Amino acid sequence: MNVIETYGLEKSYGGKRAVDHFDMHVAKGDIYGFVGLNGAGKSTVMKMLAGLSKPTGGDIRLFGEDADGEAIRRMGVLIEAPGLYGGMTAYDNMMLKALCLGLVDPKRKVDELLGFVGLGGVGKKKTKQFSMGMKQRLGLGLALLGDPDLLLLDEPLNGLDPEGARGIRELIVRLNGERGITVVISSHVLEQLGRMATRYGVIRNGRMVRELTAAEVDQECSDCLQLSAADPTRSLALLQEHFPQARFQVMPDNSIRVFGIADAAVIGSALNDAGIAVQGLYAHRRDLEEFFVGLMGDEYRG
Ligand SMILES: Nc1ncnc2c1ncn2[C@@H]1O[C@H](COP(=O)(O)OP(=O)(O)OP(=O)(O)O)[C@@H](O)[C@H]1O
Repeated sequence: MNVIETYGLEKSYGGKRAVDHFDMHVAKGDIYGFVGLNGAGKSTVMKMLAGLSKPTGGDIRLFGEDADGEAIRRMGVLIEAPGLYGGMTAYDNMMLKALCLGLVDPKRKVDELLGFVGLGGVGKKKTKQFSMGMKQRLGLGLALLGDPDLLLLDEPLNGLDPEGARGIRELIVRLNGERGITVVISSHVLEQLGRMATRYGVIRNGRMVRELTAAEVDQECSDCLQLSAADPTRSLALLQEHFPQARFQVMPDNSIRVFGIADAAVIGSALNDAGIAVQGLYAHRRDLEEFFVGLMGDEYRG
C-alpha cells in the first residue's frame, strides 16, 4: 500500500511554479530519501503533504484516502527548524505539545520519548542552550508525540556534525524497524541517506525526475567502464549492436559509460575492428553522490 501518492501536484507563488506536475509514491514501511538541489521544491512539497500549505493544483492521497484532517493526524512533522520555546526545558516543551494534543497519559509518553531520542538526562537545561543535535533530537521527539504512522522530516541532518547526523540516522532506522513508521526524509547529506533509505525520489525544478529503490541505486552505482573514442555516436551504435545485454550512458564530455561488461579488451577490439580509434578505456566506480548530482543537476542525460 502507498502511504503517500501525489498526482500532478502544483504550487505557484505569484505566477511562478515552485512545484509542477509532481507525482510521488511512498510505500508503507519506506525510508524515502527525498533529494534535490537548493530551491528544487522539497520543502514546498513537504509543507503541502503536511497540510501546512494549500496546493494550487493536483491531488494528494494519504494512507489510500483523500488527504484530510484525519490522515494528517497520523503524521509527525519536522519541517525546517523545530519550533522550540528556548526559555523552557525539553520536558516542558514536550509536555506543552502533549497537553495540546490531549494525550491520555502525557507524563508517561513524554518520559518515554525523551528517553528514546536520547534526551532523558538533560534535566533543567533550557533548550536555547541545546546544541544543534539536541534540538533536532527534541524536534524528532515532538514529531513522535501523536504516535504517527508517517514521519515527514525536512533536512533533519542540517547543521549536524557527522556524529550528530549518525545519531539521528540511527533513531530514524529504529523508528522504521521497531515501530514500523514510514519516513520521508529530505537531506543533502547523501552519505547518511545512503545508509538508511530504501527508496529515493529526486526532484528538479519542482518536478519528480525519478523514483527508484535502493537496490536500483546500487545497480546504477555499480562498476562500469568509461570509454573515450574518436566517433562517439558511431561507437555507441556499434557497441549497442555488439553487446545488446550491456547498458550505456553518454556523458556530457561525450565519453561513454558501459555497464554489464567487465572485460575492457572485448570493447577495445570491437571498436578497433570497426576502425574506430579508442582514446581511453578504464574502469570507473560511480558513487552515490555522483549518481544523484547527475540526476539533480541539468547535466543529466540519462
Ligand atoms: N513562500 C514563498 N513565496 C515565494 N516563493 C517561495 C516561497 N516558498 C518557496 N518559494 C520558492 O519555491 C521554490 C522552491 O523552494 P523550496 O524551499 O521548496 O526548495 P527546497 O528544495 O526545499 O530548497 P532548500 O534545499 O534550499 O531548502 C524556490 O524557488 C523558492 O524561492
